[in-house]
Amino acid sequence: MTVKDILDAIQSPDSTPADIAALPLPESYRAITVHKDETEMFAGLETRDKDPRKSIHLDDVPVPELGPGEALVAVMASSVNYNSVWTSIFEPLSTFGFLERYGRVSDLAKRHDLPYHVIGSDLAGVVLRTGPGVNAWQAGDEVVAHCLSVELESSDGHNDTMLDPEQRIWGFETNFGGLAEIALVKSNQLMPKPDHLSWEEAAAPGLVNSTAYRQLVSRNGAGMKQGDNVLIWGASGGLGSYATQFALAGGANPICVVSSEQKADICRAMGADAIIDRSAEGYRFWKDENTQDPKEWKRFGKRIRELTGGEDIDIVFEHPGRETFGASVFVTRKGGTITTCASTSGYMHEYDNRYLWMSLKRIIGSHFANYREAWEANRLIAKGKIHPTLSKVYSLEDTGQAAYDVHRNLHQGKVGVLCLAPEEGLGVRDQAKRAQHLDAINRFRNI
Ligand SMILES: C/C=C/C(=O)SCCNC(=O)CCNC(=O)[C@H](O)C(C)(C)COP(=O)(O)OP(=O)(O)OC[C@H]1O[C@@H](n2cnc3c(N)ncnc32)[C@H](O)[C@@H]1OP(=O)(O)O
Ligand SMILES: NC(=O)C1=CN([C@@H]2O[C@H](COP(=O)(O)OP(=O)(O)OC[C@H]3O[C@@H](n4cnc5c(N)ncnc54)[C@H](OP(=O)(O)O)[C@@H]3O)[C@@H](O)[C@H]2O)C=CC1
Repeated sequence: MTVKDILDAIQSPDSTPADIAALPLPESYRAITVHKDETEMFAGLETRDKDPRKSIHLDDVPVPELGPGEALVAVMASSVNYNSVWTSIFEPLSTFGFLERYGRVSDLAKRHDLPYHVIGSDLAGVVLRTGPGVNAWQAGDEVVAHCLSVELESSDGHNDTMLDPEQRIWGFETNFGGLAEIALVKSNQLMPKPDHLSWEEAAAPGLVNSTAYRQLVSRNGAGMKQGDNVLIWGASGGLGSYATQFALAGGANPICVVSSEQKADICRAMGADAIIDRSAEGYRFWKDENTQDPKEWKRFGKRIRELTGGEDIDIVFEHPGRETFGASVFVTRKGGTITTCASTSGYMHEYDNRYLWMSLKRIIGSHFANYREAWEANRLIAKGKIHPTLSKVYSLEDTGQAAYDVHRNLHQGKVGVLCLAPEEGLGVRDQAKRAQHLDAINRFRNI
């Protein structure tokens, strides 16, 4: 039995769930990996000079043993997230430390502690096998997987699964991720694949859509409401392209920050009209490496007021981090919220705390999404209320280049990867629903 036989069975219109369940598993599968013995390969280089094309490999790896509550999924398509860029440049830490720590949790978790790390935190595919105790899913189900892996043995996470002390991001802090022909997930990561989307479109939103949903919409995040002015950094990027859609769909007023006219056009096409081109307007929030320039914060705030008719920002959707955080805190209105999930440009932030406490602003840390939030975010995709922002699609062999593009900010929206799917456009089950949303689904394609 080879992976090719699995693909043939999935693609055959005559296959039944029983046929898929009866397929013997192959011994190995092709997977995107980084190697433990290469974690020092970029030592001494600047972050931007660390090249994912050098550290990302396509290897044949053994199929992992299937445990209770788990599922093996034949991955038709996946997508590149920035966490795979971090893994591939071994910043801020090598992810092998996460795998070692996970390996200490239990005998079963030891499977994850290997000298290679199969990465990737999104997938769309078909369930191949389920482990003991899995009843809600069966072989043959067409699924997407969110990337929250939890053990739930402690009460800390029982109200909000993101608060589990053993909370991990699948394919980043666990092994056997989605940039591969087969992936291992916990069955409660599985969700129905939106039936109007192709495999690669369905695999694109997962991680960033769920994250933006918690960070901006959920009461665990900013709890956005109608009419809010929402400042969205990187509004046409991975997270930002979903935050912009949530703001528009929720009756808020997105103020989109981008770095080119082309990206401004994408935001206009999504329906936004308040757009700031940070490159054209040349903001320099830092005079030098250690000194910020409050005059630039004020110039930025003045521009926001021009776009809003004099109003300030209710919610800042933050992720660039060090470079922008001082400005983000400054431009937020009295009582407003800065919600942050990342620090792409540096995690040691600096801001003037007087503007925070005197104006009663709050900073909220947000990370991925709990089970329910991920489910709700996927439901919005399935209902055609929020759309994938897939721009370019790569083959599994070219994942290194795809990650390089994301690292160098050369991409738009989300970048997809075909795993088992032999070509783009396959897997659509509801053509009528698709036709209703076709323009929105294709908005980011090939730009
Ligand atoms: C969904 C997609 C998401 C993304 O893309 S996010 C972007 C990518 N992700 C990242 O960049 C994050 C990568 N992760 C990290 O950088 C690290 O992962 C963290 C900094 C988040 C945490 O590092 P850690 O090694 O877990 O923590 P420590 O603080 O460096 O060390 C832990 C030790 O510190 C002790 N400790 C913790 N809290 C306290 C306390 N309050 N008082 C005293 N000690 C404390 C612990 O017990 C333990 O100790 P002991 O080393 O002996 O085991
Ligand atoms: N904690 C969590 O759960 C999650 C965290 N993340 C993290 O969020 C970050 C962004 O992820 P994602 O949106 O997918 O990445 P993308 O690269 O797709 O988008 C980020 C956008 O941010 C803008 N940007 C980048 N650097 C700067 C800067 N120095 N100043 C201002 N804007 C900047 C760029 O837009 P432009 O050039 O147009 O301004 C870019 O398109 C990453 O660090 C990632 O690891 C992502 C998902 C989940």
